[in-house]
Amino acid sequence: MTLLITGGTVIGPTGAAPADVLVDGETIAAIYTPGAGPADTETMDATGKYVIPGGIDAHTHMELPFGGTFASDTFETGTKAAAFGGTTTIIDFAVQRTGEVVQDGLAAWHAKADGNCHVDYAFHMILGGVDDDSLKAMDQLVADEGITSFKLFMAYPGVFYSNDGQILRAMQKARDNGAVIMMHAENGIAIDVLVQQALARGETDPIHHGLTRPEALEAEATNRAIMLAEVAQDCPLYIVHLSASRALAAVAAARDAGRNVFAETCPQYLYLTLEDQLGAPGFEGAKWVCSTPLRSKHESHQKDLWQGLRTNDLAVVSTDHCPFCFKDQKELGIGDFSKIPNGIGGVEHRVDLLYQGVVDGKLSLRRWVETIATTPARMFGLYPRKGVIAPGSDADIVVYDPNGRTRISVETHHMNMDHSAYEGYEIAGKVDTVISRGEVIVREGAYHGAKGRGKYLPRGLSSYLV
Ligand SMILES: NC(=O)NCCC(=O)O
Ligand SMILES: [Zn+2]
Ligand SMILES: [Zn+2]
Repeated sequence: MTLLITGGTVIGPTGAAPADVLVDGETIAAIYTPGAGPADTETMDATGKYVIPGGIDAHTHMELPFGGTFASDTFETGTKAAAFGGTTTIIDFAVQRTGEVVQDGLAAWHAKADGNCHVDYAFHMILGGVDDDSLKAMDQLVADEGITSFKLFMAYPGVFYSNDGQILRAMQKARDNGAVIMMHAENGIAIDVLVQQALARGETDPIHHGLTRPEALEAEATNRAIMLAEVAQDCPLYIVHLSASRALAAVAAARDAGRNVFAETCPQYLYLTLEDQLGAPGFEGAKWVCSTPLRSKHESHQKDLWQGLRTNDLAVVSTDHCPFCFKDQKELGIGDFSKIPNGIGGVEHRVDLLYQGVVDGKLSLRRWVETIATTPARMFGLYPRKGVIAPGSDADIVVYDPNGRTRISVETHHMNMDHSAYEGYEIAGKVDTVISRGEVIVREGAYHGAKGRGKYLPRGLSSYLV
């Protein structure tokens, strides 16, 4: 079946231009100057709208076991919510728990996802224990499983934490097999000291989650990760959920030096703050407990992050979607902020929230599309199958209406959460139509897809390295 999307403005890495897009089956067949496409095919009128590649959220945690509970979105609910928000690919984190065989952790993740997803999906692998066996497993995952990126944690001692020696060994392995090391860069050992001291002083409210994770400890860990990657002969390093100015400065300096150092930020760090959300009265702030934490509005973090997105010191915007309901899940931390499960849900809102940056004059249309789709595809070995509107690419297409409006609310979202981190936010723009591998799955707010239609995507090596 063919479909000609007419009258829209197609946005890609080279900018925005009026064009008609021909979809044939699951892929994009051709791009035409307006009006030049075939006459004998079904059409979709995109006049006055943007035609962009389907979003790629490179950082999600469906059903993650964490903090004594599980992230509340399953692959089924989370990928459907993603579709509503214009995201047609997620890259989730399969988990090797400490002591577990890496391949067993991966098999468990396939068991959760396979047959349940509404959009296409791939996996990174979290290494919860770097040892001889897991280092060997890295080679096997890269060679046979299409998993070409591994997340390590400088935070969460006793859970996912790796020490510097383990990090260095994993980086050396990645340097040899071509994988990317993704780093949760916070000094978890120092944070744990601050947490114990705060609790001993009776400081138990959610805001102390943020106050015990100062940005200096994100900057320190980011610098350390960059230096360790240098010792590992410029192992490709990708800093996840970067939240703060000095961590960004470290990434920028490494990039200026020509290093393969990259970073993502997330919408929560661009819009939400320590004071206004994490510091909400009573236990309310628990909704916004995540790590790295929200930063102070009295410092320059948000301004610097937007600037980093403009200059490509921040290459990608992911959500770090890790939702927990307030009731019974976030409530596990009443009386002790350190027991609040860490995570914010947002997989449904990333495309809209970043488009607000275009409306506000902080991002160009081209950078909007690069940060939400094209660069994640290139960074994580999905390009050009995903992330671009070009002949031969998968027909993952979002028709975006700049004249529409989106109001974010728990009343209307599709994520399995009993609250919204962005309750009441108004976006001047709206996802109109979502096409995933040639199939219209969302049209004017109605869902037409199906559970199980999403395919696992084995990934190649990054095509983003310098
Ligand atoms: N970010 C967060 O708070 N939860 C998810 C786990 C992680 O990415 O560190
Ligand atoms: Zn993390
Ligand atoms: Zn995460």
